[in-house]
Amino acid sequence: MSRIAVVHHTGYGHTLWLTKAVIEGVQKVDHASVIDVPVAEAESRMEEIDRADAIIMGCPTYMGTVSADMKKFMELTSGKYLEQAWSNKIAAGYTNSGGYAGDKLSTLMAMVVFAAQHGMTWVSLGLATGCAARHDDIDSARNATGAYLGAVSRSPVDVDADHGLTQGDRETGVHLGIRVAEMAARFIPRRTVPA
Ligand SMILES: Cc1cc2nc3c(=O)[nH]c(=O)nc-3n(C[C@H](O)[C@H](O)[C@H](O)COP(=O)(O)O)c2cc1C
Repeated sequence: MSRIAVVHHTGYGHTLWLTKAVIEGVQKVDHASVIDVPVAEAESRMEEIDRADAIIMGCPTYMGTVSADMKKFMELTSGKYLEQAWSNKIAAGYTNSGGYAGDKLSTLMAMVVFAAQHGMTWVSLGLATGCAARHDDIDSARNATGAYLGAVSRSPVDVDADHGLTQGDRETGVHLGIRVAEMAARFIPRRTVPA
């Protein structure tokens, strides 16, 4: 059984849709269990995160990077960084923003650097864009805007959070959840040389 922690934040509810899609993906994989951690609970549930084989981070893009709540979670883990306690865990990430690009790459980059500081192994999206080579509809295409470090979605800022995601963005989130759970099953760390 592999344990996949999904540590996530939403300020206004939009990113929660992508979180639900990622969790749905993890749940599709045999022998994978989800540890669902809203970032506000991360400090009190850190032992559960410690036991995870993979950590998927998800948050909105605010001012071109991770939201402050996600950054707070990252900084909470600095003691674990010193011990490299999360070394060899798998990491992955996703983000939602108002703009099609929205500087979401910068958010994913912040997550990648965080994962690397911990010695974690980053899992990319592993999905070609549905829109570059074909005339797919942007709402139905997976990876519609062509992001490769993680799953990204867009929600116009003037729609309610219950508007939900496009079909393509939702399927992209599900894809990431499946991919991380499958990678974790292959990658349960077996250290052969002492650190
Ligand atoms: C403080 C703040 C900063 C934002 N910065 C960006 C940004 O840099 N790029 C962008 O495309 N959208 C930006 N937005 C829009 C949000 O990314 C968008 O509304 C998103 O759906 C919010 O997710 P949430 O409902 O999960 O909080 C920002 C919104 C807020 C409140």
